[in-house]
Amino acid sequence: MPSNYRLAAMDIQKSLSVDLVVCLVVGVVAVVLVRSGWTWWRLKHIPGPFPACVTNLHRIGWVHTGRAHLILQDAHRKYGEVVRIGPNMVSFSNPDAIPAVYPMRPGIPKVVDLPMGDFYATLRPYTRSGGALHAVFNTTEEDILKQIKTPIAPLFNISNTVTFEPLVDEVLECIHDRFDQAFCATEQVMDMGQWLQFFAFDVMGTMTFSKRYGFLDQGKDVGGTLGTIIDFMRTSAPVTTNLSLLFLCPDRILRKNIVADILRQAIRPTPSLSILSFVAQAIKEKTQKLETEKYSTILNNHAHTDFLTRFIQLQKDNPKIPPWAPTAWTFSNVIAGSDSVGTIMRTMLFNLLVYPHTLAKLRQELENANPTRPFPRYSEVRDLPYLDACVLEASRVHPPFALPFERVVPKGGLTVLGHYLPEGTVIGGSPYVVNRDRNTFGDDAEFWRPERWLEGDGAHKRHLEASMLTFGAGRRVCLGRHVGILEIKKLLPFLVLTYDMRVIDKEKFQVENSWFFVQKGFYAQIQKRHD
Ligand code: HEM
Repeated sequence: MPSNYRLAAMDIQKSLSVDLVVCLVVGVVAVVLVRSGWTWWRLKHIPGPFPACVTNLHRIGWVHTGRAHLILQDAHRKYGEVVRIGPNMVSFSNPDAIPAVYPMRPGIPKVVDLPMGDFYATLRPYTRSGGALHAVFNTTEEDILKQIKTPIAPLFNISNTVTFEPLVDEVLECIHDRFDQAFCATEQVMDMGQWLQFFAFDVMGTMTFSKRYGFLDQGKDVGGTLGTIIDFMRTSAPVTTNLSLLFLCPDRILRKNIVADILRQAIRPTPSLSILSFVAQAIKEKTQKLETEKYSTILNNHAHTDFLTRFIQLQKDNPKIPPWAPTAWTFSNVIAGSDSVGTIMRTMLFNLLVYPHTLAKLRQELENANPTRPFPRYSEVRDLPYLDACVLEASRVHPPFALPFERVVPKGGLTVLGHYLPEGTVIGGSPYVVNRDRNTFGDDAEFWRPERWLEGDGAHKRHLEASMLTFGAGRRVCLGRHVGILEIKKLLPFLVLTYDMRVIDKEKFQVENSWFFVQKGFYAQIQKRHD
């Protein structure tokens, strides 16, 4: 039997532990309330839906629906051009804000490691040995950006871009053969959207490693790579929104630590890891090849020098460049440069087929230019005005990335469209919403009308281009946009001049926004055109 003294001691201990738990709970609730009150107060002058004052949970819900772009557009219709969409997050819809939020100078950075995680960190692939990989696209750190962006920037300028044209031609030959053999002869219904995706990936593979992934050759998603990239984006998109009430970083807890990684790999391999493995293998093979051949011989054969050869050479020439840089550069090409281009190709072809008068105009313009057949040279089509207008309109109506591009307001605050935002506020514009601003693009901004780019003078066109967010803007504007446009202006003229194409059941065409703005259901029949 315990003595009275011991019983009393146990009672005291029990009540102390209860008190401790109560104190802890009260403490946490108090901190949450004070913090929520403070965040609400900081941005109370910015209109927005009520839940946005206290939590980001509703935004995760938006992303889950795959319709975040439409919900955000509605929020702007209801609350105006500057809307609070999270406790610390503000969205704008008027393109006039672009120069303030995305200036050319440094100082308004991509979100920097917030306590609850940040948008761009979510998009870094994770490996157990190397942690999260910074690439040009997803790094939020100025030092790393400078280290890995400066050396490769010249490779992506307009004049260098055209040196990749012969590599694009190789893949055009492949799609030409496949279309002629598999579809023209049989008039079989084809998943045109999927084939354009295959093309975009195989072109990027060829430009990057001189190697097609084999999607076009085999007519399928070899190894499930395309599916896994979409999966990666689908699972990343909801965790890009930081959960301010829970004091947790879902990305770090669920995806970026050893335990989570082991568990996930056991169930299903991480898509980004399989891409990284592919990249690692390609780098190994290329390095071996370069060791046996002379660099100078390869580099002198400029017409067929792929990105990876140039990346390895850059790193070899400059020991200050970190050894992991070629991996980061190559990964950027694959992730940032394939799906995006495929999306614009699909948007352009789908709309041309659904609005045949625009297809007829484009075909007429191309025929009048009398370019090389079957693959027009870039120099022959690059400056054709209607082709250019169609590419711009496709980029406008369906931007491949469609959540706001987040930036952090620096010390001293920032005034956006007349609204003062204090230091630390996250601000961003969604290209889907900004590209549809009626004051800028007209009352028919929702619709496909390439002519809007040809009305008015050169200054008007430049103004419209600067009002579009498809390629981002300012200091972190897309590095590879000229490469992407080269690919689009090579493929589309070839298709339009070579084939008669017909959409099968346009209602089947569907879109889903999970940061990557994906499309499916673009079926078509094609026949060879006879001059
Ligand atoms: C043509 C379709 C493309 C579209 C619509 C597109 C869109 C974008 C956007 C919106 C950004 C900036 C996002 C932000 O501010 O967070 C970006 C950045 C970037 N893109 Fe693209 N992209 C395309 C093609 C490409 C290609 C083909 C490549 C590579 C070959 C590429 C490489 C990059 C890189 C490296 C960055 C990061 C630049 C930096 O942060 O300084 N992109 N892209």
